[in-house]
This record gives sequence, structure tokens and C-alpha cells, in this order.
Amino acid sequence: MATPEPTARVEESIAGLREGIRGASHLLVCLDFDGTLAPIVEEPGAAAMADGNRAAVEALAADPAVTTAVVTGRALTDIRQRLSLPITYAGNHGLELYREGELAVHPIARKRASLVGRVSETLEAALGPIPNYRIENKRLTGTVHVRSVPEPARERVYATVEDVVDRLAGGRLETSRGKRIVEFSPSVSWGKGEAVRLLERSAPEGTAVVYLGDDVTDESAFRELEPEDVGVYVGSGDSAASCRVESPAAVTELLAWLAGTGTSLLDEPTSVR
Ligand SMILES: O=P(O)(O)OC[C@H]1O[C@H](O[C@H]2O[C@H](CO)[C@@H](O)[C@H](O)[C@H]2O)[C@H](O)[C@@H](O)[C@@H]1O
Repeated sequence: MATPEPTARVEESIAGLREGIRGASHLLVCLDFDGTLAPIVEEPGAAAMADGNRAAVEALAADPAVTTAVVTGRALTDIRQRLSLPITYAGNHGLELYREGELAVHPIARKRASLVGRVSETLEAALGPIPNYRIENKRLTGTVHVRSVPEPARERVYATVEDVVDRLAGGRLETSRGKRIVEFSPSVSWGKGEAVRLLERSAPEGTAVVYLGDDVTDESAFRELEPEDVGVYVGSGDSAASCRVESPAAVTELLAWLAGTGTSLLDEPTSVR
């Protein structure tokens, strides 16, 4: 029987991971959530990690030679409840970071939280007649979902969000589009890439970074990686990542390998986390 395409991609990515792990003594494994650990679903509140991914992330989290982080656009409180594992979390695209019991919030993002709230409220009124849109106020950023909005009305949602943000925030917030979403966030030069760089700086010497992600905001993290690190893009679009797999199902195969064979290839693992 012919080998299915996703498995071939997984094999290529495993080869990339082997290369990255060779000579490393520690791994910093950074994982995006929606579209990577959890398949994309219609209702954001229903997103959940596949069982196989949970088992692999638990194994990575228990390995002293690995620092495991989930780097997501979701709010920190949301993602921590969803995973409930003792790992590092970067929420709101890196604007809030929780590790080893300590929380750090980007100071400008903290100041602009009330503005995010005001924009969210104004949007409720402005988008009122459009069916099935959903606003997620994540305190430091906001997301407007159009996945369930009829196709012809989606552009109107995007344009309304961009207009309201322009009018109310006057450059203090900016908008960006993702998978069937438009998000508004403080206009600061800090995102997933900067968060990963920060985590890497406090990792032990000899650390290789592995980053898995599927969306626009993950690209800043892929671009941050060094040649010895490994970026795995989930999907079929353009990406700066060095490897790719086709789907969250393939991520499960890849993570199972990483948590088993992959970590056993580390050279004299350190116990610093
Ligand atoms: O950085 P991520 O972990 O990928 O988070 C990005 C956004 O993910 C969520 O929205 C996406 O997933 C939803 C559930 O599958 C889907 O309905 C939506 O269309 C996707 O864009 C989340 O709700 C957002 O807050 C995150 O920013």
C-alpha cells in the first residue's frame, strides 16, 4: 500500500528534528495550540488537544532535559485551564508569560487592556445585525471570529473591526488577520518570536529549540530560530519554517516520536529546566 502523504511529511520532519537534536543537551519545545495541538473547530470554546498530544506533552513536561512551552494567541487563563499541565505558557501571542509560578505581562499591553475592553463593547453594537460573529475579549487582545458568519458578510466584519479600532484606539491598537479571525492588539513590537527568544535566553547552554505552529503569528517565531533549531509548520501554505506536516493529526505522530526516541537522542541531558 502507498505511504499516505502526511506520514511522508512526518518522516521528513523527523529527519529535521534528528538533525536539530544532534549535539544538543537540552530541548526547548514550543507548541502553538489551535491548529497545532488542537484541531480547528467551529466553536473556539470547544477546541481540545487530541489524547495522543496530551500524552506526548505530559511526557515532555516530565523530562528534565526538556523545557516545554505552549505559545498561543489565547488568553493565559484560558490556555492554562485547557491544558492544566506544569509547563511554561505564553498567552495573548506572547504578551503574558507564565513560568515556574511567575507571571510577566507586557507593561504597555497591561495599560491598554481597558481600551481592548472598550473596543470589544463598541464592536458588539457595531456588528449587531451580522449573524453568528463572536467576540473574544482576551483582556490584552481581542479576537472577532467569522468562521460561522455567512461568507458574503465576512468582509463587512473585517472592515468594521478595522474601522472601530482606527477610530477608538488611534494607533494604540492594531489589527491583524488569522484563520477566520481578525484580532486587535496593542501596537508594540512584541509577539511570539520575542517570547520564544526570551525563553531561549534563559534555557541551559546547548539548548536546541523546536517550534510547531500553523498560523500567521507563528511565523515571527519561525523567523527567530537559529539554523540548529527546528521549525515545523502545520499546513500547506507558505512558511519560514524548515519542516512541515500536513495536519494536527500528523503533529500527534511527530510529538510521539519527539517524546520517545527524540529525547533519548539528547547528548548528556542536563537537569536544569
Ligand atoms: O496561537 P493559537 O494557539 O493558534 O491561537 C490563535 C487563535 O486561535 C483560536 O482561534 C482559532 O481556533 C478556533 C478553534 O478551533 C477557530 O474557531 C478559529 O477560527 C481559529 O482562528 C482562538 O479562539 C483565538 O483566540 C486565538 O488567537
